[in-house]
Amino acid sequence: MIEMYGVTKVYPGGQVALKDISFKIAKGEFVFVVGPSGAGKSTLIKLLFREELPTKGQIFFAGKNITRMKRREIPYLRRRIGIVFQDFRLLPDKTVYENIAFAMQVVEASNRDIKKRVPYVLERVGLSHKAKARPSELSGGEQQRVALARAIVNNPDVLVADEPTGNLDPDTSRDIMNLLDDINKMGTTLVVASHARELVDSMKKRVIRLEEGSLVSDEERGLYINET
Ligand SMILES: Nc1ncnc2c1ncn2[C@@H]1O[C@H](COP(=O)(O)OP(=O)(O)OP(=O)(O)O)[C@@H](O)[C@H]1O
Repeated sequence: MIEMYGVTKVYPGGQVALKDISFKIAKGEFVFVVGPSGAGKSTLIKLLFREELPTKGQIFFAGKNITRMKRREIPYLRRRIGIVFQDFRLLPDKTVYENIAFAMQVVEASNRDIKKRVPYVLERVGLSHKAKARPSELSGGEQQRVALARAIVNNPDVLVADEPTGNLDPDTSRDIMNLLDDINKMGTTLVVASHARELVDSMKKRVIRLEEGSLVSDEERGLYINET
């Protein structure tokens, strides 16, 4: 589903964020990306949905080289990738329902499909009863559920999340992780950058660890800190 070959990212100021990173993620996998602050996790996530381009190396998404993708092809990639951030990024003046529907309107879904699909994803994240609320009326955990519903509403192949539990308390974080696990079990490939050590350890998923821009370990059923 995702392949990186020799990916290096140097930002315009000369900051080296990633050094010669290579890995493959198969369809249906759940992968954590961990590492200390500044290790390059967010940069790696941004490269996946072409928010940033690598300085060197190649990135493939479903067999297509996205580093060579033309600007007009980017919407096609973004349709196949759902994205979730630490700070939710909901539209404050829209209701929960409208926030999710908007993501479908952007890809020109029919009104009929929107009316069917939005209630379905709201139900999946357990927020049917909050459809008419505005983001400011929701808890952090609820806002992140809305963000998750929005990210999966167009049925993406891959969901990428950058510190999705960064602003949440431990119990709420666990709920969100469990929801990510459910989404993965329905067939979506998950790539999650996380600082939440205990959660990462308890999930027993593949863990890719970055340190100072280098990939230092990649283990199935890995731990946040690799002891070996
Ligand atoms: N737009 C940018 N311009 C210049 N340097 C950047 C930019 N974005 C990130 N960096 C630098 O690249 C390195 C990696 O940053 P990145 O945000 O990917 O790390 P991170 O592992 O996600 O960190 P954190 O856990 O603190 O969010 C850091 O040294 C950072 O200062």
